[in-house]
Amino acid sequence: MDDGFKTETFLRGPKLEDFEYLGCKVGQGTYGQVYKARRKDIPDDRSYALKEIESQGFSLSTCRETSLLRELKHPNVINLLGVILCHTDRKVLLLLDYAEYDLCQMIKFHKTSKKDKKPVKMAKGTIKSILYQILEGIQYIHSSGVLHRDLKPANILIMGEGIQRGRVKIADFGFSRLFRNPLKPLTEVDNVVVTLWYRAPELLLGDKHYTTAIDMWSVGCIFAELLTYEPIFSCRQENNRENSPYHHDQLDSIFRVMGFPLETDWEDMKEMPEYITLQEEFKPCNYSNNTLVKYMEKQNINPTSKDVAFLQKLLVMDPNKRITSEQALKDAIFQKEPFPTGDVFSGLEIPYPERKFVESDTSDRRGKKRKYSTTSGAQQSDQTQGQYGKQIRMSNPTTLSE
Ligand SMILES: CNc1nccc(N2CC[C@H](NC(=O)Nc3ccc(CN4CCOCC4)c(C(F)(F)F)c3)C2)n1
Repeated sequence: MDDGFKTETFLRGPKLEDFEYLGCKVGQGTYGQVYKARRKDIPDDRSYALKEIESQGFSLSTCRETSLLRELKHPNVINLLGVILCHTDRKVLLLLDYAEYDLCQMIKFHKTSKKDKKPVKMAKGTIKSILYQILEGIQYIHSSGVLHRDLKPANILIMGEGIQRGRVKIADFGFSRLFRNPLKPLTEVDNVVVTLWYRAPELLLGDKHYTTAIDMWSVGCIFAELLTYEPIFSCRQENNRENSPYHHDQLDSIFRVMGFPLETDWEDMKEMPEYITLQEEFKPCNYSNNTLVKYMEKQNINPTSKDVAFLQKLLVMDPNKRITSEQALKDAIFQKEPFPTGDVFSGLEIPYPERKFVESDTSDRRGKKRKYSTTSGAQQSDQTQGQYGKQIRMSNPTTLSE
């Protein structure tokens, strides 16, 4: 860690006692708690996220996340403002701009309103602006030589009221799992089920030479879900061979929508490591009448719409034929009204409830029970197996320098 960063962050940066917790813990508690906080040392009405890293001091995971976030600076990527160490706990906290909403809870809000017979639709301009800003953020991440690998609604955050109102921020709640149990399959780590619903077919067939196209498949899955409020390739969690990238049920879920890829659709499919297993376990004729357009029509989306035409460029089985983020940003869909806006809620009230927090493990670090005030929490989305948090006060926090 270069001296400049150390000085900027630990000597002159904010200290934990400069913050008061608003008591919101969100995200997968397993990978470190995230709290909502405000500055109390200076007049500042912004909210901040403090991500507590689940490790003693600077582990590989902390360093990797910190260095990645220091390098990745873009309006549509989560912004690291600083790193704080709490001496008493030997905990490291990342200080970030707080994002009030995520696509998971937003989609759930619209889906529930539909069920409650008082449908509240997501505005077309909001959908297009969210898609455009995700593409801008992922284009930047890809141009930095990095793949995200876990794009899904739970990792797409949106800023609430304030100077960044309605701005998309790409995040990665499960980031630490990559370093906590690197040997464990990424389908289950620390008893947290990692969803496969957004995983590209080449990854499910064991491709080791995957490219940025894997993230574009996930963007397609997210776009389809913004249009229908349903995950396009959902499937139940399955037990599969340890450490195997092959997931029968997830592939079946894809083929049920897309149809089984013909040789001409995806020439290199037969080169995939799991192609033999695929041939043994699947009969192409079982999927012969399935197409993406038919699926969207069944979901009451106009099959001849520009949205479906664009979705067909993202959800392409052959990664070499899938649209890139650069090509996607230039697509005609963004040259037509409603044009994408910087505030995805532009001109609209924000209808979503703010994040709440619930009772959770109130034993403190010394195992003593503490009284924490809590309020009932919003439902956890399917993709985050996390928990909502509690009011918390850090005792005797300092930064590295003290
Ligand atoms: C609830 N509100 C809220 N507001 C703001 C932030 C925030 N959190 C919670 C934890 C999350 N942490 C991250 O998002 N970490 C993260 C770590 C690394 C990277 C870089 N990627 C590089 C490619 O591989 C995947 C990780 C990212 C990034 F860039 F994807 F956003 C985020 C950020 N929560």
